[in-house]
Amino acid sequence: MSNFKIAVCQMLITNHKRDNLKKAEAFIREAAAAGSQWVVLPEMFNCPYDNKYFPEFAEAFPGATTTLLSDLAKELELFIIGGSIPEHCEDKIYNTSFIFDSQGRLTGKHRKVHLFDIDVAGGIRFQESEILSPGKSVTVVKTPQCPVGVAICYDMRFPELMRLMALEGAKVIVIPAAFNMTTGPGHWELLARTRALDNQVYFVTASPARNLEASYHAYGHSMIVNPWGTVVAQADEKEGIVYAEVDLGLVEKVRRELPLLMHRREDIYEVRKKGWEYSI
Ligand SMILES: NC(=O)CC(=O)C(=O)O
Repeated sequence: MSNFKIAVCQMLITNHKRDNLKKAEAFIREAAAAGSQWVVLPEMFNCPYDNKYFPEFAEAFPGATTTLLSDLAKELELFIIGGSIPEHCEDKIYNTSFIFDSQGRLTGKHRKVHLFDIDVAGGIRFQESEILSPGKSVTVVKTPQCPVGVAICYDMRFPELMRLMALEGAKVIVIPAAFNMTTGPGHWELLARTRALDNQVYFVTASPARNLEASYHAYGHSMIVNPWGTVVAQADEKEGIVYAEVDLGLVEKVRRELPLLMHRREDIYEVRKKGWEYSI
């Protein structure tokens, strides 16, 4: 099959986990009813994006959030890229995306590799590493449609990681993310379109909706960019679902007509992973 429908749920996230889970469930059901085969949720969809909430909202796997996603994936026969949640494992907390196939099985997991530690004068300071630990996998998951690369937010700024996913076979790269009002306006669309072009993939970003009552104001603008770099669907800052048809034939066509991946000069330079941790 070369075409399938993807839904990106731009949810408004509150301080109440139960409400966030109810909202995620409602959006997933709506996306399924609209005929989507893949559904994507935003970064930290069960928890406000703020270091002070991560320990309280964190869950070990399996927990309430991942069980809900697994049950919905099975019931609705969907592939769910479960945004991310604070994951508690041993004595650490990770920013983790859990991925479920249409039988509700955990088929992949990505822990944010690059932690968001920035300090922009007059803008935003955020230090994820004060609370979170980094992951160490390049995550590419098999699906009935095509391999999909999954990484989280700040990870998308690192072209080497994105390229490795394309080299591992990803035709679609999905990024649950939460850019903000300092970096979002200048960088979000530029990065998404650039990564789509670099790697000749569909590039899908899933943000929370902007909640002005929260300490962190997400940029929103979840989007789906095709391998030619064209934005095929985009939200504004408000809550809602954006849909697009993914045409894998277009990935093949762009790669055939403009063979960037084949024209790489590995005799001069190389991008390679050091070690490998399987993603689940
Ligand atoms: N929140 C992030 O991880 C990244 C981000 O907002 C940015 O890179 O800008």
